[in-house]
Amino acid sequence: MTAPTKLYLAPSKTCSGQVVLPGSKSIANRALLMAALCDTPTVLTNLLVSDDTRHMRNALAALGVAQQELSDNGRTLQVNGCGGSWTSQPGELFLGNAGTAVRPLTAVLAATIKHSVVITGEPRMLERPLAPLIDALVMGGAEIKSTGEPGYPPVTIAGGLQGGAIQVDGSASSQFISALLMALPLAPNNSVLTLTGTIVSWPYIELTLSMLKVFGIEITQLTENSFEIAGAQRYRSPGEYWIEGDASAASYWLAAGVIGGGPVQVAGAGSQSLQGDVAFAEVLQRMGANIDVQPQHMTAQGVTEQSGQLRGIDVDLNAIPDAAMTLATLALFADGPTRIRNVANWRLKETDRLLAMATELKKVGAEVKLFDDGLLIHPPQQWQHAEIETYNDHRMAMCFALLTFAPVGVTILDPDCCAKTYPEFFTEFSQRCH
Ligand SMILES: O=C(O)C1=C[C@@H](OP(=O)(O)O)[C@@H](O)[C@H](O)C1
Ligand SMILES: C=C(OP(=O)(O)O)C(=O)O
Repeated sequence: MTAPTKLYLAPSKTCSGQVVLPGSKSIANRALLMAALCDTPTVLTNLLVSDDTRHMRNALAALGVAQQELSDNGRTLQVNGCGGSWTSQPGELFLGNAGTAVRPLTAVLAATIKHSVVITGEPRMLERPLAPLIDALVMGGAEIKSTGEPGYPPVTIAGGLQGGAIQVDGSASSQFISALLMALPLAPNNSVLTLTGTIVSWPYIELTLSMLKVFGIEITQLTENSFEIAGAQRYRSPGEYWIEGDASAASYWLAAGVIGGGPVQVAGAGSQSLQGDVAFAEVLQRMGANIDVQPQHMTAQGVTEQSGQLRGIDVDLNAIPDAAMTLATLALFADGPTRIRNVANWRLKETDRLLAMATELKKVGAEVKLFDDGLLIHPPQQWQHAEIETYNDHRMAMCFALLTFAPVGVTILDPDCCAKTYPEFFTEFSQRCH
C-alpha cells in the first residue's frame, strides 16, 4: 500500500492514554557520534529510529564504524567506536535535512579526517546556513570550503583543525557551537572558544556539555560566552547510554492532553531531563493548563481555570524553538491572543517556519500578525476546515494535528514528513484522540 499523501483528522473531543516517547533526536545523534568517537563499544538504548538518526548512522557506517542492532527494532544499538581513526574513506556523505548530523559531523570531520570528504544533503539543507561554523573551523586551521553557494552545504572538508583562539557567531543556530564543542577536544592544540552574537537555543549547548562530560570530555566554561577546551582528548565510553524520550515530541501530547481533557501521560522525559524543551510544561501551566511534572514523566489533564479555557500569553521562546511550534497551534484554543517572541531563527529551519506557520494558521480562520521575531495569534472567530501544507517540515505536520480538536477537524498534507523525528506519530495520535 502506498502511504497516503493527505490525512483527514475528524473532529475529536478527547485525548487520553500513555505515550512512551521515542528517543530524543538531539540526544540520539549526539550519542551516536560520541559513541563512534570512543575507543571501545557503547550500547545505546532507546535510540530513536527516524530519518535524522538514519542519516547519522549511515554516515558513521560509511566512515567504517560498525554498528550492531541488539534489538529487532533497532532501538538498542552497539556502536563500535574507532576513536576518530576512520577505517573507510567515503567521498561524500548525504545527511538529508538533519541539522544535528550536518553541523556536528562537519566539525568533527574537520578535526579527524585524513582525506577529503563532501558533506551534502536535501535541497532544503543546502539553504540552511553553515557560514559561522565554516569560518570558525577555518580560524582553527581546518581546510573546508563550500562547493556551491558560499557559506552553505555542500562543503568539502580535508581535515586540519588545530585548535587555538576561535570565535563563532551563535545568533543563527546553537548547533555551530555544539559542533565545535564536540570537535575541538579532538584537535591537537588547546582552544579558547568565544561565542559572539546573541546566542540562540542555549539549552542545546548545555545538553552538549552534559553529554560530553558523560563521554569523558572536559571543557571549562570561562565566562558566559567563552570555553577553554584542552586538545588531544579522547572520548571515553560510558559502556551503556540511555537516550531520554524526546521532549519536543512530548509537546504535542501535552497540548493534546490539555485541549482533549486527558489524562495524557508521556513517559521518558520530565524534570530530570537534559532537554530544554521540558520547559514547555511551564509555558502550558502559565496558560492555565493542568500539568504534573515528575522526574521521568509528565501528565496533562485539561485546564485548571474555572472557565475551562486556556489563557493567551506573551512569551519569549528563544530557549525552546521546537516546542514553540506547538504553542502556535495551541494558541488557537486560548481565550485571547498569544504573542510568541524571539524565534527569528525559525526562518532557518526545515522551512521558513515563521512564514509557514502564519500562512497555515490563517487558513483555519486565525488572525495572525507576522513580526521579525515571532507571531501574534488571535484564535479564530469562526473555524474553517483547511488542507494544511507541511512544507516537508515534521513539526508543521505534528503541531497541526492539534486541529483535530477544532469543530471542523483538519487535513494534513504529507503527514509522512514526520518521519524526520517521529515516524509513528500519526498512528499513535489517532489511537488516543477521539
Ligand atoms: O542542537 C540541537 O540538537 C538542536 C538545536 C536547535 O537548533 P538551533 O540551535 O538551530 O535553534 C533545535 O531547533 C534543533 O531541533 C536541535
Ligand atoms: C530544527 C529542527 O531540526 P534540525 O536538527 O535539522 O535543525 C527540528 O527538529 O525542529
